[in-house]
Amino acid sequence: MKAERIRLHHIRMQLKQPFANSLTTVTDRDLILVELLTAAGVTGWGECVAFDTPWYTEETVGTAWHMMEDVLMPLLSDTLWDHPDQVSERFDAVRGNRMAKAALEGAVWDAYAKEQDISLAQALGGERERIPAGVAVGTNASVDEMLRQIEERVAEGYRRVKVKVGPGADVDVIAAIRERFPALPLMADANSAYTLEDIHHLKQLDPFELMMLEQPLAADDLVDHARLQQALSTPICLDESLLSREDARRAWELGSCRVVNVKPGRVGGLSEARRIHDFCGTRGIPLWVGGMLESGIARAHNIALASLPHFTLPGDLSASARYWYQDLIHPEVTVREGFITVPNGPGIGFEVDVERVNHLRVRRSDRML
Ligand SMILES: O=C(O)CCC(=O)C1=CC=C[C@@H](O)[C@@H]1C(=O)O
Ligand SMILES: [Mg+2]
Repeated sequence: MKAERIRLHHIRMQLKQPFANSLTTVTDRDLILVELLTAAGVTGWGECVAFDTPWYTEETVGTAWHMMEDVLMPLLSDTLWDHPDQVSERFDAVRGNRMAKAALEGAVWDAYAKEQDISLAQALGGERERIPAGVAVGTNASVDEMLRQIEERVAEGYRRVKVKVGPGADVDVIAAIRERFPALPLMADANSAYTLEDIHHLKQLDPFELMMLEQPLAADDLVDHARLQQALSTPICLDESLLSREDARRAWELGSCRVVNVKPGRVGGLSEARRIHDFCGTRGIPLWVGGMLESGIARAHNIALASLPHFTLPGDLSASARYWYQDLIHPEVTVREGFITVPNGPGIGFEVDVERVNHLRVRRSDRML
């Protein structure tokens, strides 16, 4: 496969409702879409999930744009690729910038699968025909509003609900949710809002039998996570702390977590995501695919990834209509009886609505490689 031309589209999509967590509130979602054209006339799509400011990781839309245009895209030219894994190996020469790498590598994966005339799920080694849908509920001004939203999601059929927690909105919120939904598969995500000083406070979550507590402590602190995990019966899941398979191995060996969240953008792409999947599979570590408030394009990549056999838990994989008035893909992602069907058409298996992309675009670049 040879990449011949790449168009980048910086788009802005308004969320149906603002999404709040312990660090920020997202109202408009800026994303960079990668449209990659191959010498064989195939188009592959990727999506950069960096936010417009560096609150989740260091990367932003601005840094990713620069990295893609000036550093990473030149590494794709003049090469005949046999397999997308080679792209991630080539990108290893560049440190960090994983969301920028993942966006380009994702477009290569889509184009590769299309050239082979197989689905992305099949190209990755996926086995499931449908995957369980999970949903995230942001922090809200009132517990009543949160309960109302959870009720709505449960009625829509979601198989597990994740809520955002942080100091001042944690134990009481979880207690209220548990009282109303005693058997709901429920988890909480803190986005690094606590320190080890909160150990006794966090122990109060144990009786509520959460599926897991996601990223309670700092992103770079595996040691304190190990201490916290020793004190808690609630399994800890790491998100921001895990940027690679090696990070997952270290965290596991230190006892810093009992569950792993994989986001292709956070770990540098689908190839590395698959390496983490394989590692977790050999150790029996529960694993799921995280979400990044992405459009249907990155969601399609995530759905394909989640069809691999060792993704044992429902991910942050919800319907297009959860966040968007209108998604960028046809058909939109839907949830039926709590499941999302893995498409079996070539590549991501969804058509990209180019008119909609043009409508939402705020910046564009178009380059021959
Ligand atoms: O896309 C989804 O449905 C999941 C949204 C979500 O929980 C997150 C998206 C992006 C950053 C965080 O706030 C959070 C997470 O940490 O997992
Ligand atoms: Mg998280």
